[in-house]
Amino acid sequence: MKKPLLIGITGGTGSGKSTVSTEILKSIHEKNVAIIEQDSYYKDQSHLSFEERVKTNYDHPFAFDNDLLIQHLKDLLNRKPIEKPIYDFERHTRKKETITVYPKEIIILEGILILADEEIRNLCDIKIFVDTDSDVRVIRRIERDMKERGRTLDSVINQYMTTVRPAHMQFVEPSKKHADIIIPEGGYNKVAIDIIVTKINSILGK
Ligand SMILES: Nc1ncnc2c1ncn2[C@@H]1O[C@H](COP(=O)(O)OP(=O)(O)O)[C@@H](O)[C@H]1O
Ligand SMILES: Nc1ccn([C@@H]2O[C@H](COP(=O)(O)O)[C@@H](O)[C@H]2O)c(=O)n1
Repeated sequence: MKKPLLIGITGGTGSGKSTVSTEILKSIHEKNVAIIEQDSYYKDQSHLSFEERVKTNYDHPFAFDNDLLIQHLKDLLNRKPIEKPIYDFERHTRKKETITVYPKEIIILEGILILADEEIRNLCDIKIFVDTDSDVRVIRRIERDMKERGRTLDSVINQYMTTVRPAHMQFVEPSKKHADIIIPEGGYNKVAIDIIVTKINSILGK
């Protein structure tokens, strides 16, 4: 039996990674695709106080439980279901519940540090970098974090300047060199999405 195809989608915060994943999903039958967000694999911090959790650098590779992520990717590639963690961005820790993800022909993995990690990127069959200017990304981030992640403007700006931006320059931007495809402006780049969907369909034999 053929191994499932793993597509890694990376790029800075707010670049449009989730949007690209969702656009791909819209064009391919849902029964063939599983989406795994690297964000779901932020380390559990339930043993820390809220004040301590806030101090974590969430843009450094140490913030992620990549061992669990890699184990889950290998399980899905071996056609075994996984229990994907659920992350709570307001409490900065994992929820108790998990989501069962069943193996599919296509697995999309999206997150800021997918191509920065050698073991993860070596598992990926197609490596995509969503490339969006930092001014656009930061505006999107402010809107999203205030609306959806319970943050204040001050906290978003402070986090961006102290950890998000330096880690982006140290880890995310250099990982672009590992990409097979670079998508400018991300989510609504219809031509790029069509090319990826055509490739996936050819692999699915359609
Ligand atoms: N090309 C685009 N044009 C306008 N808005 C976009 C575009 N791509 C994404 N967005 C919006 O920007 C925000 C961040 O996009 P998202 O895909 O969640 O980024 P990421 O997953 O990289 O953090 C979302 O509100 C999304 O709707
Ligand atoms: N408790 C947390 C965990 C992560 N973040 C930020 O999320 C960003 C990655 O998610 P994207 O959807 O934006 O790619 C990352 O830049 C972390 O700073 C957070 O703020 N709080």
